[in-house]
Amino acid sequence: MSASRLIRIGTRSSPMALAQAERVRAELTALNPDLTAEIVPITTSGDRWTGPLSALGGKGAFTKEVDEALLAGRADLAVHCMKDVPGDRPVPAGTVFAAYLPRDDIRDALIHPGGRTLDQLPAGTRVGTSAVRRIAQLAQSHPHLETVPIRGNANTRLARLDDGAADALLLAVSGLERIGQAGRITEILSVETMCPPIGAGVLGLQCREDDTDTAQLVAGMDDLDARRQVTAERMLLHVLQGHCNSPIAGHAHTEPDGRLSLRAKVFSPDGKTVLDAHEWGPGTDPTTLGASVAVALLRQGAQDLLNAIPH
Ligand SMILES: NCc1[nH]cc(CCC(=O)O)c1CC(=O)O
Repeated sequence: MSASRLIRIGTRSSPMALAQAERVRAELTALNPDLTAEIVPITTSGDRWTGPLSALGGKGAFTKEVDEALLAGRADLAVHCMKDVPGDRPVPAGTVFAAYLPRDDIRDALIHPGGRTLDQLPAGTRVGTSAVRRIAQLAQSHPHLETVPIRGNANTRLARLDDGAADALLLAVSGLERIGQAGRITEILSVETMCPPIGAGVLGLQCREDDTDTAQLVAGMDDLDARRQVTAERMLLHVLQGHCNSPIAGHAHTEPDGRLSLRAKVFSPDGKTVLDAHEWGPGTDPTTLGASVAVALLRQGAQDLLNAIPH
């Protein structure tokens, strides 16, 4: 690669996405001092739309325009929250995830201005979230709490909490840390209480398949554990044909002996039915593990639950 190479990093234009892109830009230029990297902010339909994501065709709403900029040559590298990359369709033809950064915290956090924990919230407390995964689990574990739909980026949601649109919020720890708002966290919820979404906490670096220069440039940032975990989780999502409105949760982690653990759940929207599967497999074969856990959930009746949810 020529020493004066410019890398254009495409990203959503939310504060969290821009902070993520800046982290990649800083790491890339630290690893390659002669490299110039600039950020190309792209507003997506998911950022503009304030209604339910399902009306936009799901999570592709947060990635479509960034993918288009990559393929059109207006950007060389796209930074995505893997949690936001649709699991019911392949990555856009002609692109590849060349690196996954080391996984950040996968847990969800409660933000309550009065400092109460989830168990201390009185009946009728309005918890702001639009995520079916969070709504279903809250309905199961804390049926006395209400949920109110709140969309928008993390900063917008915090502002709406401050304006009284809800009494409390559920947001990802990793997202709050990235925007410098971890100080707002009242309680970090265990994965037992609130199982995370597929791909939580992982940033994926996507480039054009034929752009070997850029792929080689970011290869050194790839974290093998994160790659294996995301691969297992996304294989599960693919087999289940999960989409943004699917009440699916799950997380893989790497055991000290190198084996991969994958636990995943599928919920009825009211949280009254919870399917749960947990298996281990060799870290070198994450796709088989992902498929096996998905089949275990299908054998418990996951397809009926998922078919009941509109895309
Ligand atoms: N579209 C929302 C979104 N996408 C990724 C994250 C969290 C960061 C991550 O999981 O990488 C968030 C915010 C949230 O769920 O609170």
